Order: sequence, then structure tokens, then C-alpha cells
Amino acid sequence: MGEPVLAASVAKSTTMEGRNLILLYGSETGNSEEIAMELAKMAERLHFNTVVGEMDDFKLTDLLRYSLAIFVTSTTGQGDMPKNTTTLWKSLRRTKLNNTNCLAPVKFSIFGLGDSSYPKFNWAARKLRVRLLQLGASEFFRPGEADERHENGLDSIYLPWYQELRESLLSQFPLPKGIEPIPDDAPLPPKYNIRLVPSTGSLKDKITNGEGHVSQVEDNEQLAARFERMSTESEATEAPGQKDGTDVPDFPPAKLLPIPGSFTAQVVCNKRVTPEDHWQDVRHIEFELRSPGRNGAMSFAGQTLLIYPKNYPKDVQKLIDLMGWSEVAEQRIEIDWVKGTRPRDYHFLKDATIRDVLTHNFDISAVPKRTFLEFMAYHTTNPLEKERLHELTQRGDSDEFYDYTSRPRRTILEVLEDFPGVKIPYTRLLEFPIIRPREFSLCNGGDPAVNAKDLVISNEQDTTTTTTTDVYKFEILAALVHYRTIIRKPRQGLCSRYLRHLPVGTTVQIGIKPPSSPFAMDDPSFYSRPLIGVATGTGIAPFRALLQDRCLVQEDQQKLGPTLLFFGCRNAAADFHFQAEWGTVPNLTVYPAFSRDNDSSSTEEEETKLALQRAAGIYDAGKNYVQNQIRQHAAEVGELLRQNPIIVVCGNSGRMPKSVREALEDAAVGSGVVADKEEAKGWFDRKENCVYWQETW
Ligand SMILES: Cc1cc2nc3c(=O)[nH]c(=O)nc-3n(C[C@H](O)[C@H](O)[C@H](O)COP(=O)(O)O)c2cc1C
Repeated sequence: MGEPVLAASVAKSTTMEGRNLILLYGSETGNSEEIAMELAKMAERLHFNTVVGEMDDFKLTDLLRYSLAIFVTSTTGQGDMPKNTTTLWKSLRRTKLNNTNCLAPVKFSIFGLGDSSYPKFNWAARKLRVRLLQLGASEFFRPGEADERHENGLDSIYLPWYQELRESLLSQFPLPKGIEPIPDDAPLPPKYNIRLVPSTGSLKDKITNGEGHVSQVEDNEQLAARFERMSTESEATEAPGQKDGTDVPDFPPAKLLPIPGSFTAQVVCNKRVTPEDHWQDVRHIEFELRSPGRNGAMSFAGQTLLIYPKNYPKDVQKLIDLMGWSEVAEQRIEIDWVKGTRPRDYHFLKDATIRDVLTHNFDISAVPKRTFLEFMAYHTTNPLEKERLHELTQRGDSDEFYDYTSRPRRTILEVLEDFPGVKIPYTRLLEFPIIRPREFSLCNGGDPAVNAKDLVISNEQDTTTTTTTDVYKFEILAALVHYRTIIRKPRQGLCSRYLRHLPVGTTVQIGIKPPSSPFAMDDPSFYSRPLIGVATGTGIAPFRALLQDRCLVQEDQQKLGPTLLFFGCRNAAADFHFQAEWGTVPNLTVYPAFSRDNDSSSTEEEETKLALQRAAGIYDAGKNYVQNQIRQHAAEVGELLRQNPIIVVCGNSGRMPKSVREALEDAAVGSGVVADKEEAKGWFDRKENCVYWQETW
């Protein structure tokens, strides 16, 4: 049961002397990693002996051992390199390497992932490329720069780049006569081996969540009708208030994953802060961490909290039924990894069963990537399904793929239900994406340690003693994602659902990521210099943390630098987060922008004018957005701009960061800080003028 009986025969690449390629990625949330993995598979099909790993898995000298190197890196922070590139990047930058041409034998190409709403678009890839060239390496293929802002996201640039790269590899490094590329419809062998090990009686833990879905193989007519429906389904829209009763209340088991560097904490508050009838469920969630010492657990503005969501037992059961894994589900497994292929963020529970890894490790409610659909095609014997999956994964025509997957936000589990003939063997479990931690900006700052007296009964002397334990509090403000599509059920993000039901008192494993903020908190001017905050929605979180940092450390709070906050939300009554706190912060002026609390006093003539402006592309004409507030208060903004302020822009990415930047430039011109718009453009990037910190998602 569960053996790879339906798998197409596996194709092995031919080992060829000197035909080898190293793929190095720098990734924060997994996008670059996925692209690197896909490129590695493509190279394997062209019979390259391929190695893929995080940049920090390799040393500089490793680069010299491969005929080709491909770098894939995202940009994080304010134009920074991802964390898992730090060591290699540091060694590449050593000044003693200057003018040595030490990388002359290296032939490379680089693909960057970024978001053009950030001022330093794709800077990590650009910096890396310049340095590699400086050290003598040469490019065998043109660089690519993907932008999340494009209509089809990263794929808009990535897919054509991928195709061209493949063609270029084949023409620059032709295959010997008689050897053909491995066709796309033949699966490659896995880089790991999954073995069942005898069970240690964990059957009593078996989760027998009754209503398991039993898959039924449909006849071809039903299948054809199902495929027809797929193409008529529309995009996901964010749904109004969550009242549909579709939630599964069977909360995932609280087993704690052995995540290096993480902390065990308790949920002490999980409170909805928006009214029940508001379109969005925003949660203020607090975690408490008890530790007899700091252990690095400090909260600072700009730090992010990592939450590891889990799958619900009912969904796990559904997958087990669909795949036909019920006889092996409670069996323990062991994985033998081929060196260097263990995926990031894969934290394996000791004695884990298949059900355990499905619950804690694999994201079965992720929207599937193209490679997953391609992989599914290998594991169905139904020719109609195979054909449909091939149609969906054509790289030339991505619209069908997006219409079926990302636009309606269809999950892997739903896709597998749509193709009941697909039976993935448990030995290929690792083709499912790994559950990545979700990042939330901390909304509290300062030193979160509260000394707590714990009562400890000492057994030896049978006396009662009291010890002191530090208690650290970490708070987040989480907007839960909830979509409604015309596909049968409303859906929500894996983490959103997990957080929605996360009971107070639950013990969880959390991670804490160092701040990405560009200012040093041990610099005394941090507290006294002016601060301009621009935040929308839950983007207020890092700003509140920053204010708490400043208030807590500055003994004489009257010396706190003047602070302006432009805060954008929908309604004064619904999502003006932390409003009650602002009155207690000295030297703070708040200008809220309520986009939906309409002023209905405008005349018909004014409305027509605004409609025309919007039709001409001025999307925010007449709207009460933060950028409009900045322009209205240009004189006050200008006054702070003259005093070397910290500027913080937080909230949704998209149009907001760019519109805010333009409004700040206009305010600089309007208040006479700079002569004209031209001068304003580069002004905000210079440290001698201000510190500019953007944290958008
Ligand atoms: C906190 C944060 C900071 C970012 N900073 C930048 C930036 O300065 N420049 C840029 O082009 N993209 C920036 N991005 C966008 C990422 O590069 C982009 O989302 C990418 O797809 C992430 O890939 P990864 O999952 O491999 O890290 C930022 C994203 C986040 C979440």
C-alpha cells in the first residue's frame, strides 16, 4: 500500500565529465529556493550533474569546482542580502580579494527576486553580480530580475528567463550525439529515500477523525465536466466577516517541532480587535516566554515573530484517504538524505509517523506551484487527467495555470480532489511543499521582560523557595486572510486559520528574527531625533514597537524627538488600532486617514471631476489616504525633514509605498526643504538627510 506502483518509470541523467552546475540561493520566505529547485531539475534533465543549496552551505572555493554556477537571490530589508547568504557574502567581500581575479574560472548567471515598490529594487542580486564580476567571474547567461508587482508576479519575468536559459544551456553546452534531454513527462529520481520503520506502539495516538473523505474515481464524463468548470472560475476576493461556519474546530495537536534557535512560549491572549461585522478579523495575540535568563529573547522594533502553523487533522485524513495511505499513516518513517538536499525549514519530529509529518511539515493547503502539477501528472494513469495537467503546466501559456491555481487560490488538497486518479506514493512525500514559518512584525518594543516570582517546591529539603524567572512578552497584530471564491468553499490561509482558533494557554514554538530596521538602538540620537511614521492597517505594529522602544529607554520622555504619525485605515470605529494609546505618548501628533468614513458633502460637479481624474489613472483622487494627509500637512513634515528624522513606512505593499514616497517628496518641495522634485528624488536615500525604513508585505 502506498508503494510507487503508479509512478512512471524514473529517468536517470547520464553522468558526464565536466558537465556540472552548482545552484546557490538566498531566500527568506522560500521563493528563491523554489526557483533554484526548479532550475536544478531543468539542469538535471539536460544531464548536468547538479548541486543545489543555500549560499551559506558553500565556501568560495566550492564555486571553482563546477563548470557553471547559478545564483538565485531575493532582496530583503532595505536592499539587503537574505540571512542565509551572510557567510558567503562576507567572504566574497573581503578586501584582500580585490584585484586578485580569483573567480576568473567561474562562469555564472544570476536571477534576482524583488519588489519594485521598494526603493532598492533587487539590490541583493545587483550587488552580488557586481562583486562576482569584480572578482573576475564571467556571465554565461544574462541576469534576470523578477518583480512581485507584475501582473503574474515573479513568473512574468522568470518563465521567459527560464526558457531562454534552457535554450542557452543546450546551445552553449550541447549534448553528445545519441543523448537527448530527459523529457518533461519522465520523473526524475528523488534525492532522498523514505523508509518505513517498525511502529513503537504509537497506534494509540492514532487520530481517528471519522469523516474521512473516501476518494472515488470518476468516470471520464464527470472528469471532463470538472475540467470545464475549472476554466470558468474567477479570482479570489477577500470575503466579508467570517460567519460561514465552514471552519474545522478540530485544532491540530500541539506537538512542538525541534526548530533550532526557537523558543517555547504560551499563548496568553488571542483577541479580535475589529468588530464582528467588520470585513477583516484582526487579532492581537500575545505570547509569553519564561526563561531564567535572557537567552537572546529581547523584542525590538523591527523584529519579526515566526509562527509555525499546522494542518488540521481533518485535512490530513482527507489527504491520506485520497492517496490511499491509510495502511501506512501510523507508521514511523526515516529519511536518508543525499548530502546537501535536505530542504530548509524541514524540522522532523522524533519518531514521526506519516500522519505526523503531514500535520506538522507539509503545506497541503498551499496553492500548488507548476512543478507540483507536473509531478502529479507522473502519478496518474488516467490519460484525461494527464492531458489536462500537461495543458495546465505549459510554460508558454501561463493564464490557464493561474486561472486554475493562484487566482481562485486553490489549495493542493483541492487540486488532488479534482484529479482523483493521482496517487502519489508516500516515498515521494517530499514533493509536497514544506510548511514555512509565517512572519509577523512585533508590535511591542522596549525590554519586554517582566520579572515574575515563581514558586518552586524543592523536593530535597521539602522546603518552599522562591526563584525569579524572567517573563518575556511578545505581541503581534495579525490580519487574518480569508478569501471567498465561486469555487465551493470560502478559504483562508493556513496560518490565518491556525491563529483564528489558537486557544489561550496553548504551548507553541516560536522563532524571533533579528530586526531589519536600519537604526542602532544604542545610538542616543535614536530617541531624540524626530520620527515620521506612515502606517496602514496592521502596518502600525512595528511603529508601535518603535514608539515603545523610544519611550521606555528615554528617561526624560519630554526629550523624545517630535513624532508625526500618518495612519491609514478604513473606519475610525473599526480599525483605528491602538488609538487609545496614542494620547499617552509625549510629543506625538497623529493624522488618521479613514478611507471609508466618507464625507458626503461633495457636490455632483466635484464628484464628476474626481471620477475623471481616477479614470485618468490618479487612483487616489479625492480619497482619504495617508499620502493625502502627508500633502495636507507638508509644512509640519518639512519641519521634521530639516532635523534628520527617522522615516518609517509600514503596511501593505502595492501602491501605498510608492504613493507615500511621492507624497513625502512633494512635502519636501512644498515646504522648501529641496528646490524641486528632481532634487527630492534622491534626497530620502541619503543618510545625512534621514533614515528611511520601509517594511511592507
Ligand atoms: C521585509 C521585506 C523587505 C523587502 N525588501 C526588499 C527590497 O529592499 N528590495 C526589493 O526589491 N524587494 C524587497 N522585498 C521583496 C522580496 O525580495 C520578494 O518578496 C521576494 O519574492 C522574496 O523571496 P524569498 O521568499 O526567496 O525571500 C522585501 C520583502 C520583505 C518581506
